[in-house]
Amino acid sequence: MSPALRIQQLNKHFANGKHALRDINLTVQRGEMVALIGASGSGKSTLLRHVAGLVVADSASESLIEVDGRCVQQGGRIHRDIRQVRSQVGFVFQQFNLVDRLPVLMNVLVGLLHRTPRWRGWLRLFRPQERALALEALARVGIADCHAQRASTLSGGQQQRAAIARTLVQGAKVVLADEPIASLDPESSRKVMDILARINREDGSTVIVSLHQVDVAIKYCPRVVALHQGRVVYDGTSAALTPELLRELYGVQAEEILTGAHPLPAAATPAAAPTAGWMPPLAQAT
Ligand SMILES: Nc1ncnc2c1ncn2[C@@H]1O[C@H](COP(=O)(O)OP(=O)(O)OP(=O)(O)O)[C@@H](O)[C@H]1O
Repeated sequence: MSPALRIQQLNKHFANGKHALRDINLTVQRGEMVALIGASGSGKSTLLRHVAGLVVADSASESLIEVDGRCVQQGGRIHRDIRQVRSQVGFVFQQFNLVDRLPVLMNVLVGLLHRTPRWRGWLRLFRPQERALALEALARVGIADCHAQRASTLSGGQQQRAAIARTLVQGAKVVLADEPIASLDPESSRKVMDILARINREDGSTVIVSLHQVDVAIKYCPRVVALHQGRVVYDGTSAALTPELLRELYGVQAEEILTGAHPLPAAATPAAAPTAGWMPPLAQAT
């Protein structure tokens, strides 16, 4: 069976000459929950955006990105069937990417557009069973009560949960979450991470989540991939990722990664069972 994600020889130079990704080789098996960590500017978002086919790799490169065995891009060219591949990939953004003026339910139904005739999508003519599916997804993320509200009236945490409900409705087999908790308070962060862990555990979805907070990464993800200046400097179990190792890998930048921008409080415990690689937050372990 093909892996959920295969990345080979990925390099990215932006137009300004910035070499943002360097020789990335990465394989993620189906059903894994993987954290992508690294200091600001290390390339986490750029990597996830390449996987979603939103950014194209260097054209001179031998790069290959496949999701579930299907080509996203190769040698700096987006594959012609990208729409089909994208329908399998859910993307959760830091800033939620909801349409503010639309009701929450309609925002979630957007996840169905890839398999809805265009005219129905334009007219927002969704079937009762499709609405029921969206409501069920909202119930799973705990905000069914808010379905009729405009998205703009939800709190940040609720908006992020609506964005995750959209990927549920989409039926995404691979969920890419790009710093989904970066702008949330600790309690909302915990809820969002719990939901991602539940999707991974209950639906078998592959979840790849970029995080600023290494303690959160360790708490929820058995595997961690650490980036530094566009390179993978660590790919292994979260259990083996000690503060000493991080200091070795990152030098002065280690403190940014160890403390995180919004660390969860020590008392926060996930509803999900701790993963095999769980250990106390590093900030406390030192
Ligand atoms: N469109 C762009 N044009 C030029 N440089 C870019 C572009 N997008 C990203 N970069 C640069 O590429 C590098 C990696 O950026 P990226 O946003 O992927 O990092 P990150 O690890 O996600 O950072 P953060 O944690 O702050 O979101 C940075 O130096 C950034 O300035």
